[in-house]
Amino acid sequence: MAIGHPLDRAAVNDWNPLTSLFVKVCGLRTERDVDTAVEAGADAIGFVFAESPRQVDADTARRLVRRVPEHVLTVAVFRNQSLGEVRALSSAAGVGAVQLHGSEGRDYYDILRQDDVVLIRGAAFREPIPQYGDMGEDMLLLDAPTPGAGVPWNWAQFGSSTDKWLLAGGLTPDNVGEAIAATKPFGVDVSSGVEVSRGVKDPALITSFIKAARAQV
Ligand SMILES: O=C(O)c1ccccc1N[C@@H]1O[C@H](COP(=O)(O)O)[C@@H](O)[C@H]1O
Repeated sequence: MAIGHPLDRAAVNDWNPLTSLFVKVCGLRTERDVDTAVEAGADAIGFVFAESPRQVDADTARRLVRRVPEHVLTVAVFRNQSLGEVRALSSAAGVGAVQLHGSEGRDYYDILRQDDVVLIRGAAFREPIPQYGDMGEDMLLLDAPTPGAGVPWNWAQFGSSTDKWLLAGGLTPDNVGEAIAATKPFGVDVSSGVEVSRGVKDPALITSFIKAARAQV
């Protein structure tokens, strides 16, 4: 994505993963970590509104979102919250994308689509294997059963797919290269693997993760 162009739904649809892997860093809570992720070349930055040690309130998210250039997608992450809460918080924060990580139904996606945000569906990898597009999402994120726990799943089981899917769950600067080589995802997402303790990011790990992921493409 050329600097200065907004990363909106059209840009996501036109994205060519063969030339650029989509890299998301999630659970950011401080200016330092947001600036580090942007400078290191993240394509998306996530703010967690779900119950989590990484949870932020709308004011904090809004302040952080304002620092992010428009070529980087800002993502609000929810899990089993009401549609009213999802819409109110994502609109107050001013994000460009919503990630639903629970058992939200198709009605959430249909209504949020009208808010003109990029829609990311977070789903655990299990049988039946979640299929890209089943909820009308723009990207499918395949994760471990407990999101944000830093526990890897058996990525190789998934094989690979040309769909717009993000690999997540227990990724680190040390294993992301191997995980990309095994699954050839559209993109990757990380939270715990760039932290020194739960909820506390390490700028050096953020930078190493993005560098290691980009080295594969
Ligand atoms: O990070 C959280 O606490 C969280 C809470 C609720 C829903 C999603 C959450 N995070 C997402 O979890 C994955 C993987 O995280 P990890 O790298 O294994 O720690 C990531 O996609 C986050 O978006």
